Amino acid sequence: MKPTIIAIAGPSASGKTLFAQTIHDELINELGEDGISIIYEDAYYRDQSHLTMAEREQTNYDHPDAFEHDLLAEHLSQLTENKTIHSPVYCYKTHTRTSETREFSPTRIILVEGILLLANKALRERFDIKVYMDTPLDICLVRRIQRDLVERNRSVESVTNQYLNTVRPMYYQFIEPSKAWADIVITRGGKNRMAIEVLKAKIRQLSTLPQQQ
Ligand SMILES: Nc1ncnc2c1ncn2[C@@H]1O[C@H](COP(=O)(O)OP(=O)(O)O)[C@@H](O)[C@H]1O
Ligand SMILES: Nc1ccn([C@@H]2O[C@H](COP(=O)(O)O)[C@@H](O)[C@H]2O)c(=O)n1
Repeated sequence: MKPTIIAIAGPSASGKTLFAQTIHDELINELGEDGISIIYEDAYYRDQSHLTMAEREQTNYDHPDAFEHDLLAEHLSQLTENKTIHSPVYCYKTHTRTSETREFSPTRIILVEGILLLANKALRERFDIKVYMDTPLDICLVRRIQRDLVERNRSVESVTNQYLNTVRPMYYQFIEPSKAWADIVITRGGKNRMAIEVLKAKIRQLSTLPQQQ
C-alpha cells in the first residue's frame, strides 16, 4: 500500500486545522481508522529543552529553521514505505517537545497540515495533492488572538508583538510565495463547505481505487 499524502498549508490561523479536522471527522466512519489520519507540521518544531523559557520566547517560530523538516520528510517517506513512525509531540505552552512520542501507522490517506509545508522542496516532493488556505491576513490575526489566548496560554501583547516581529514578515518572505506550488487554493477558511466537499469527493475516489504498489 502506498498512502496518498495531502498537504494543507497556509498562514497561521487561516483554518488549516479546522479544515483538515472537518474532513477527517466527516470521513472517519466511512474510511475507518486505517483510512484517514492527520499529521501536524507543528509537531516537528525543534526541541528547545536545553534553552531557558526566556530564550524560547525569543525564537522565530515562523522561519523554516524553527522546524526539523528533514525528520518530517523522513517520516513521510517511511509512511509511504508502509512503516510505522514515532512522531514528536509539541507543547505550545512550554515551546518545546514533550518526552512522549506519538505512534503513527500509515493510513490510506494522510492529511498533513502546517504553515511552511509548501516552502520546502523535499516536503513538496512527498505530497500527492497540495492545498493552500488563502485567508486574508487580518482575519488570520483576529482568529489567532482569540485562539492563542484560550488555547496557547498567550496574552494580547505577546500575540501582537510576535505578529509584528516574526509572523507577518515571515508570511511575506516564505508562506505567501509558497502558494505558487499549490494545486488547490481555498478561500474563506476552514468552513468553506464546497471546498470541504470537493476534497472529500477526491478522497473517496482515491480510497476506492486499487492501491498503488
Ligand atoms: N471560517 C471560519 N470561521 C470562523 N472561525 C474560523 C474559521 N476558520 C477557522 N476558524 C477559527 O479560527 C481559529 C484558527 O483556525 P485554525 O484551524 O486553528 O487555523 P490554523 O490551523 O491555520 O492555524 C480557530 O479557533 C478556528 O476555529
Ligand atoms: N512555540 C511556538 C511555536 C509556534 N508558534 C506559532 O504557531 C504558528 C503555527 O501554528 P498554526 O497552528 O497557527 O498554523 C506559527 O505562526 C508560530 O508563530 C508559537 O507561537 N509558539
